[in-house]
Amino acid sequence: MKVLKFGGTSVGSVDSIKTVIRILEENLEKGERFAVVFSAMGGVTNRLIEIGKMASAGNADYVEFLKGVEERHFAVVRGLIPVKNQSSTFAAVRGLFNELEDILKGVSWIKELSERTLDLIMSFGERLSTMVITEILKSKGLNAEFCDARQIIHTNATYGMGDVNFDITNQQILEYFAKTSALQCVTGFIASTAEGVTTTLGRGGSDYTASIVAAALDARSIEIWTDVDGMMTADPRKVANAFTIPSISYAEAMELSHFGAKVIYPPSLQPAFARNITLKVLNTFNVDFEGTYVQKSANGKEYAITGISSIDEIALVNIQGSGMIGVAGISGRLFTSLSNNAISVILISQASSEHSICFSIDPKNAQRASEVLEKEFAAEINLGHIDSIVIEKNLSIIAIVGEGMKKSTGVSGKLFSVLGKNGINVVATAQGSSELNISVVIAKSDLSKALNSIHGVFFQSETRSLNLFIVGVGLIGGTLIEQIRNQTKYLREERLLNLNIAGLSNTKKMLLDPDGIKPENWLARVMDEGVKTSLPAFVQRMIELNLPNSVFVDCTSDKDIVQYYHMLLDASISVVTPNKVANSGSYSEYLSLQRTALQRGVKFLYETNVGAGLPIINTIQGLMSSGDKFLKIEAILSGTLSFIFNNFNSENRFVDIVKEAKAKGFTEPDPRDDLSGADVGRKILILAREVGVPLEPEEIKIAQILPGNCLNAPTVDAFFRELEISNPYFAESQSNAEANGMKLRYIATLENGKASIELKSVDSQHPFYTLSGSDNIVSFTTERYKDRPLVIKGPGAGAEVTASGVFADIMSISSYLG
Ligand SMILES: NC(=O)c1ccc[n+]([C@@H]2O[C@H](COP(=O)([O-])OP(=O)(O)OC[C@H]3O[C@@H](n4cnc5c(N)ncnc54)[C@H](O)[C@@H]3O)[C@@H](O)[C@H]2O)c1
Ligand SMILES: N[C@@H](CCO)C(=O)O
Ligand code: NA
Repeated sequence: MKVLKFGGTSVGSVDSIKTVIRILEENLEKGERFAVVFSAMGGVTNRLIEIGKMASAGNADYVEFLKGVEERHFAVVRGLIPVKNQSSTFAAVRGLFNELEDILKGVSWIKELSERTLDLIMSFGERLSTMVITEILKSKGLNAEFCDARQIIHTNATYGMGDVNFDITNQQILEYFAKTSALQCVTGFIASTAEGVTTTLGRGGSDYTASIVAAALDARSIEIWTDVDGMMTADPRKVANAFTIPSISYAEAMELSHFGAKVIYPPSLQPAFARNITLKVLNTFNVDFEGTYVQKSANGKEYAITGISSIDEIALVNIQGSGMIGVAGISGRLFTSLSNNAISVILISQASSEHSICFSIDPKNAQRASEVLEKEFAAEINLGHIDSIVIEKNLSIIAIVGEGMKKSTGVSGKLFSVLGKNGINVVATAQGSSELNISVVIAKSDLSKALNSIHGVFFQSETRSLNLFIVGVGLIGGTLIEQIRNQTKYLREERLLNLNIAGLSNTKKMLLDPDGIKPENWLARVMDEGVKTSLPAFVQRMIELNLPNSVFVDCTSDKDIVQYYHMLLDASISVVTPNKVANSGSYSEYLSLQRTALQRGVKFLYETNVGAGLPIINTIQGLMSSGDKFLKIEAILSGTLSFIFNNFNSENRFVDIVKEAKAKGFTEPDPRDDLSGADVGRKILILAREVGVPLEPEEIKIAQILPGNCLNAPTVDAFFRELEISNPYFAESQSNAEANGMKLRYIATLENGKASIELKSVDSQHPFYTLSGSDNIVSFTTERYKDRPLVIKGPGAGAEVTASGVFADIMSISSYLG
């Protein structure tokens, strides 16, 4: 024996009822006996309540509304019963509406709508839907019978939520089903008193009917047919990656539904749970889908938690005071006074200091709660034993739920850590000793971000997303997007990571799209759909979007961008950049960015500031963290200058080599930043700061290699013309060095707290002699690397190596976020 139940949307239209009939036919073919419970057609119950209220208010428009309800049932008859059999069903529907019209006429005369009358009015919804569907089945020659639940389910006279008398009800159901072998089509939601007065079963009513019938008949299972794919790991409207939970325990279902999962209302399934009847939640609109099994204990769990639920809007009440410490009875009085005023408490938290108690309630009760408590504790407040009562609003609750928590450690650690890493402040928290649920109270504005990031870490086997916001799509930015494009498949399949480009900006247009901009067609989309570029607007929009795992990637050489880094880090958004501007301004600026990132628990990564993709900054940070001391740094830090001096010889001209370096993507947007030593100056400054030497930009001693005419040219083009003129000057230095078997090297040095940069001639014994291409080389002499310095060498400029360094920083954030 089993019991099927179809909800309002399942019986809401001709099309959906067709599917219902097919499901019933298939079940009949299988031969196992079953009963079926129907809700009213979707929306009808609410409509009937509205109609009842209109009638009692003397608003005659209810007549029209009623016609609409009648027409919906007629349409089903017309659509699903053959013409020759229609008239009797039409008559039966009309008959019920006649009865209902009389009742409503009475209501409109006496202008009063009692709970008792409202139950009667509502009962027509289930009676109509069930009767019509029974007639459809009969017209197909099936052995079906209409079963008015008022004959079998008896309650007391609490209208709106009748209390079932199980002794009588169980007996009546057994007797009723023993008398017939026909398929019983049972009206959901409704019942009657022993005297035959119509009642209803309250919230989750039709599920309750199915559960009562199944329990009485000791059924094997109940199938709840609804309009979603079973119970999901989280609300799919808020978490796009939510998926169906295949198997869940009664207790878990209970916890999840308490926090707003509307699919089933477990309290109404209690009678079935008490008899260990398995429940299946299935989708009428996706018949072949497995759905969710709800059982006494859930089958093999893949994840540490089963699901996440939330309440969008709560208010938090905090009552505190030194007079509460060690005083018995405060919480008793507190909760009794709330209960006496019908204020339901959703979550309670009290720290062991007993200095304060905080609890959350529905915000619409907040004002009343405050009045009730101020009255209850008036004496204590007067004496100063209790401070006044504080209510915070615009908060939400998230609960992670699962029996698996009992066995595994680290669940709460994971929860709080993901919240922390995403900059989400936890206002209050509660965990019961059943270890079935951990709840946190957070700002409402963080709800979606929190749900998505929590879902991401707990349901690991699903792909996680990192949301990238990239500004500056020149050489490095463009190459980065290309690299992301080529890695998308690998990262998705091997790392379960989705790099979602949620925002892009070049100098003309910007586009933010949380659903992602594909690297394949980013330019067309940004140019078509984007708006005029504005860095402040870009940053503001990013912060408003408040997406989890957001990373800002600055691939510009913009000089004014630092202020935005502050705003972003403050909003708990990580920053990755090859742009040296922020780290090479004032030392206080540098320090404050480091501190903000640390405070907010986010990352500020800039490995490519020095030596492009070479692991220079990471190496320093590793040595510093582990306690090494830097004695000396000697380095060639310009890819451009390295390339120039590796290739400049008596056979070619300086200006041509510079042009080649620019064409190869080694130079800064203005090559004078390289040739003037400014770029190297910034880099040695950054290295100095990384090793703990707090230098200011003007303290770096830079020996100029460019003559004044080149340095002062008004434009890049003019600079190249001046460089032509100065060719003999460069040729001379070069030939002097060559004549002595030496090579020219532009070397940065940090020693004894002082930094300088000079063009030096080095002989073949010098470790910097043998370089080629755009090689950078850095030599660290430290306390641990004293006799033989630690040397890092390799290409230190260029699109691919720089973009891949930026990419590596992005990946390290993804590992940090877990
Ligand atoms: N080229 C290299 O080898 C290398 C190596 C390490 C670091 N870097 C650094 O990487 C950064 C980018 O270098 P690049 O070679 O790609 O330069 P680029 O000139 O090719 O690209 C920078 C892009 O940013 C755009 N831009 C500037 N300000 C902007 C703003 N406010 N909003 C939107 N777009 C803006 C520019 O129009 C340009 O398209 C620079 O900071 C550079 O110092 C470059
Ligand atoms: N222009 C820079 C790029 C790397 O920062 C260089 O030549 O080294
Ligand atoms: Na680097």
